[in-house]
Amino acid sequence: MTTNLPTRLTEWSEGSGCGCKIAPAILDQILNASGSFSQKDPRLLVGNSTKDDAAIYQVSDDLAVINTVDFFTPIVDDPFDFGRIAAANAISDVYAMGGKPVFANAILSWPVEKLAPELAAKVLEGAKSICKTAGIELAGGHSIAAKDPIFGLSVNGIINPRKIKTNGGSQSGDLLFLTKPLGIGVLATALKRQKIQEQDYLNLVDTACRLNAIGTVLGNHEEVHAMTDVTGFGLLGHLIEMADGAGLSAQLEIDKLPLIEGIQEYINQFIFPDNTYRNWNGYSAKSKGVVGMDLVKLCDPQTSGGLLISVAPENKAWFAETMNLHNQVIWEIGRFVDKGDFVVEVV
Ligand SMILES: Nc1ncnc2c1ncn2[C@@H]1O[C@H](COP(=O)(O)OP(=O)(O)OP(=O)(O)O)[C@@H](O)[C@H]1O
Ligand SMILES: [Mg+2]
Repeated sequence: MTTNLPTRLTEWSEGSGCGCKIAPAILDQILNASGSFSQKDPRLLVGNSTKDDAAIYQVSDDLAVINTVDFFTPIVDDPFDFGRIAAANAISDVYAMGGKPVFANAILSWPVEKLAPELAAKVLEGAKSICKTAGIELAGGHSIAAKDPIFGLSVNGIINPRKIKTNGGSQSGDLLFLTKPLGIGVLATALKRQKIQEQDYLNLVDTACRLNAIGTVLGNHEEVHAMTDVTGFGLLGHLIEMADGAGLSAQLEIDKLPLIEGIQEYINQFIFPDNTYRNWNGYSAKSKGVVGMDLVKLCDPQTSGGLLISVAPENKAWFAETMNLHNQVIWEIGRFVDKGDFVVEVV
């Protein structure tokens, strides 16, 4: 290996994790210019017109298959952790639909002449360990030699078609819950800039590797009206997708937002991803009441972030009990209301 090559995985590309997703406005431009996705097959229950987490295809009255694909450049330097985070992130989109993941294929791009193949093997090992925890097989994959290291999974899941949780099913009055604290983008940037403290790195990996498996449980309950996972567009972006999808507005209680311990110190040093501003530029016109640096928390691109869950208010006690039963940490962060002048209001 020549000495002028990057030695840390996170040095290989500018973006990292879900922070390297193409900006929503540019993605729209690309998809619109490519011609319409006609999606006339009635068995395609969820396509890409509603910006949902995964596509769903009906096979029989009681069975539909879910498919999703997710891959990105390294978010951490440790290849095993990179594989784990990428796998947890990809599987999450099946959970977010209320489905049960069943098997996955790996997507691997590796600069084989410059980065040891043993490191790629570690990435796969990490992914396999998460697949094992999720109870699914890593069945195969596809690998290319290319300039950037990239890894992800295409995940297949199953669901009863009557139990699908789209991102747009919220009703006015629903309570809004989040399953993971925010700040993964801030910590990933601290790591990339070699400023992260050891304990904060452990918190980053622990948060990102936690599976959103509670989504499969919630698929069975009609008290839950909608779900999505918080990823590259930040809490604000994914909440706007939910509210827009339901024709509603949302109120977010800023003081109730859970944050990963220690992120404020990095924010104070202006350590956060460039894509935080990209997200803010895309969503500021639809939001009201965002003050000062709160935008950093609201727009922080999450990789393998938590589930946003919309629950009928009369079922609050049942929801708390169910979360308790499954040892799921949960934060109530706001509510959906009738459509107002802004899609999201911070209160
Ligand atoms: N290259 C593409 N071709 C067709 N549709 C696309 C393409 N890229 C994204 N989409 C669609 O755009 C929408 C938003 O995609 P996005 O990747 O943000 O969703 P996601 O998989 O939930 O993301 P995440 O994994 O970060 O949660 C989805 O409906 C997706 O199918
Ligand atoms: Mg998603």
